[in-house]
Amino acid sequence: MKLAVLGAGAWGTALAIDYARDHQVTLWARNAEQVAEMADSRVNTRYLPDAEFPPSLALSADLADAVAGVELILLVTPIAGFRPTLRALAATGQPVPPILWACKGFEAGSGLLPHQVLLEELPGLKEFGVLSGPSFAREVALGLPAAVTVASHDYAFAKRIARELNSSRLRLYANDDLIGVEVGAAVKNVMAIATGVADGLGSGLNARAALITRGLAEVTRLVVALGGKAETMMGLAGMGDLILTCTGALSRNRQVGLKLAEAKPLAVILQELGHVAEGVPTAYEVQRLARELNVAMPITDAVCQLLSGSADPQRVVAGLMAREPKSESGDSLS
Ligand SMILES: NC(=O)C1=CN([C@@H]2O[C@H](COP(=O)(O)OP(=O)(O)OC[C@H]3O[C@@H](n4cnc5c(N)ncnc54)[C@H](O)[C@@H]3O)[C@@H](O)[C@H]2O)C=CC1
Ligand SMILES: O=C(CO)COP(=O)(O)O
Repeated sequence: MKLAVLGAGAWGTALAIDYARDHQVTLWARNAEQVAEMADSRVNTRYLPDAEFPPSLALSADLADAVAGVELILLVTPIAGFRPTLRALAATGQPVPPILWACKGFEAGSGLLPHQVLLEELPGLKEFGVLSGPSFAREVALGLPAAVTVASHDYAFAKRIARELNSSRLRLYANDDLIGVEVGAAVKNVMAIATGVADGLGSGLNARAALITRGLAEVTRLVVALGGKAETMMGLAGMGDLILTCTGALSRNRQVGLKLAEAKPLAVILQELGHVAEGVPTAYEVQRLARELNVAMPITDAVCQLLSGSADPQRVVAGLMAREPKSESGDSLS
C-alpha cells in the first residue's frame, strides 16, 4: 500500500517506521528543519531517538507532495493539530484519500471527537476511521509485538484496512464502534493521570487496581451515553489501553500524574515532558460533557481539580474515598 503518515512525533514516527517495512511510506512533518535533520540522521532525535529509519522510509515537509497518489493517510498529530491538518489537506486542492487517525482525545474548546471534527472539515470524505489500542510508540518502533483496533462506522472499510495493514508485529482487529473506540482512547489518558497521582502518593497496589477498575466503569458510562457500545470497553481500545497507560512507565500521562503527586506545577511538568499529554486538555472536555449528559465521573472530576490546582493531591484522593457508598453499577444504597 502507498501511505502518508502525517505528524512526526513519537507515534507518527513509530508507525511510519513499522509500516515502511511492508509498505511504501512517506512521513510528513510541518517543520522543514526537523525533516532535514531526520533525513540527514535517519532518526527522529527529538521524539523517538533510539529507532533508526528503514532505508525505504521517505520524508517530506510538503503536504501536497506527501499525500499525492497515496491510498491511505495516517493522521498522527496531537488532537490539537487534527483540525488544522485536515484544513491543510483540503487546501491542497487534491482529492483526499481515506484517512485513519491515531490521535487520542476530545478537541479542546469544542469537546468534539475526532470523527466529528473530520465531518465538519471534510464532509464529502466517505472512508475514515481510527487506529487505537495499547501501543507505546517506542516498543512499536523497535518491532516488539502489539495489537490494536481499527474502527469505523463503515465496517467494510475497517475490515479492509485491518487486513491490509496487519503484520506479524502489529496485529490489527476490526471494530464497527467508532465512538466507543474514540472515547476509550480519550478517557484512558485522564485515568492514567489519576493512577500516576495515586502511585506517586504511595497509595499502594490495591488503590491502583481500584482506580483502574472504577475508571473502566466511568469511561463505559460515558461511552454508552454517547452512543457507543459497553463491550468495546472490554477490548483493546478500552481495557487494554487503560491498563497499559495506567501502569506502564512509558506513559506520558501517567508521568504527569506522578509529578503532580510531588506538587510540581503543571506548566513545569509539561515543559519537562517535551511531549504531548493529551489527558490534560481532554480532562476538562470529558468533565463538561459528562455534566451535560448527567454521567457521574468522579475520577475525572478529581483529575480536573488537580490540574486546575484547586485542591492538593492528598485531599483529592481522600475526597474520592469519602464518597457515599454505592452499588458497583453506580446506584445509591438507600
Ligand atoms: N506516543 C505514543 O506512544 C502514542 C501516542 N498516541 C497519540 O498520538 C498523538 C500524537 O502523539 P505523539 O506522537 O506521541 O506526540 P509527541 O508529543 O511525541 O509529538 C507531537 C508531534 O506533533 C507535532 N504537532 C503538534 N501540533 C501539530 C500540528 N498542528 N500540526 C502538525 N504537527 C503538529 C509536533 O511538532 C510533534 O512532532 C496523540 O494524540 C497521542 O495520544 C497514540 C498511541 C501511542
Ligand atoms: O496511548 C498511548 C499508549 O497506547 C500512549 O500513552 P501516553 O500518551 O500516556 O504516553
